[in-house]
Parts: sequence; structure tokens; C-alpha cells
Amino acid sequence: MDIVYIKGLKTDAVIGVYDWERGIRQTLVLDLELASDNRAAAATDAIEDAVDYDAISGRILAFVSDSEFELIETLAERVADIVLGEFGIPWLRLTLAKPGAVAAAEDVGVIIERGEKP
Ligand SMILES: Nc1nc2c(c(=O)[nH]1)N=C([C@H](O)[C@@H](O)CO)CN2
Repeated sequence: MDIVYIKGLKTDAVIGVYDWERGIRQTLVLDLELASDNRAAAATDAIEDAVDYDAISGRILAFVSDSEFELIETLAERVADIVLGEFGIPWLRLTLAKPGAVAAAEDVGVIIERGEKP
């Protein structure tokens, strides 16, 4: 199994459980590891045969920046659903960080793995 990855994908959204969080936008940072078989793309040298990290990044940014969930768990799950369902990715590991949420921590977040490893 090969990996195509996206690291440090940053945007902001309305996210949080507290009242004061519902009226502001906060930074979110995503890292993704996407299962792939890179040999097909390498053989043809064609983007159609590759896991297109640019297309996936754009879709995620559009979704996250429009979202208004309370929990980062919910947002992470929805992003995983989109990537698995719309891009034919069989397995992923997704890290969603909310830097600044805990003042004394560098960042906090969740890590999920979804799908089946090929
Ligand atoms: N496991 C989680 N814990 C907390 C979350 C969350 O989304 N998942 N959110 C908050 C608050 O919104 C926090 O980010 C405010 O600083 C607290 N704990």
C-alpha cells in the first residue's frame, strides 16, 4: 500500500461547544494520509490515474470553511466520509488539530482511521 499525503491543510471555521465560540472563526489544521497504489499513476504519468491531492484539498477546504459543528470529532468524521465516498479512497488516517483551543497546549485534536487498508 502506498500513501498520498496532505500535511498542514489550514483553514478556519465556526467550531466549538461554548457560546463564545459560536460567533467567531477558529483555525483548524488537517493532515491526511490516503491509501493509494501509486504504480498506475507512475506507469501512465497521468493525473487521472493518481490520487489528486489538489482536488481533495480543495474539496476539504470548501467543506470545512462552510461548516459549523460543535465537536471536532463530528467534523473529522464528515471529512472522512467525503474523502472515502467521493474520491474512491479505500482507507485514510486523518488528523484534525484545533491549535489555540487549550492555551497551555501547542495544539489539541483528533486522529481517526477509516475504511479498509487494501
Ligand atoms: N474531545 C473534544 N473535547 C473538546 C472539544 C471537542 O471538539 N472535542 N471542544 C471543546 C471546546 O470547543 C474547546 O475547543 C474550547 O477551547 C472542549 N473540549
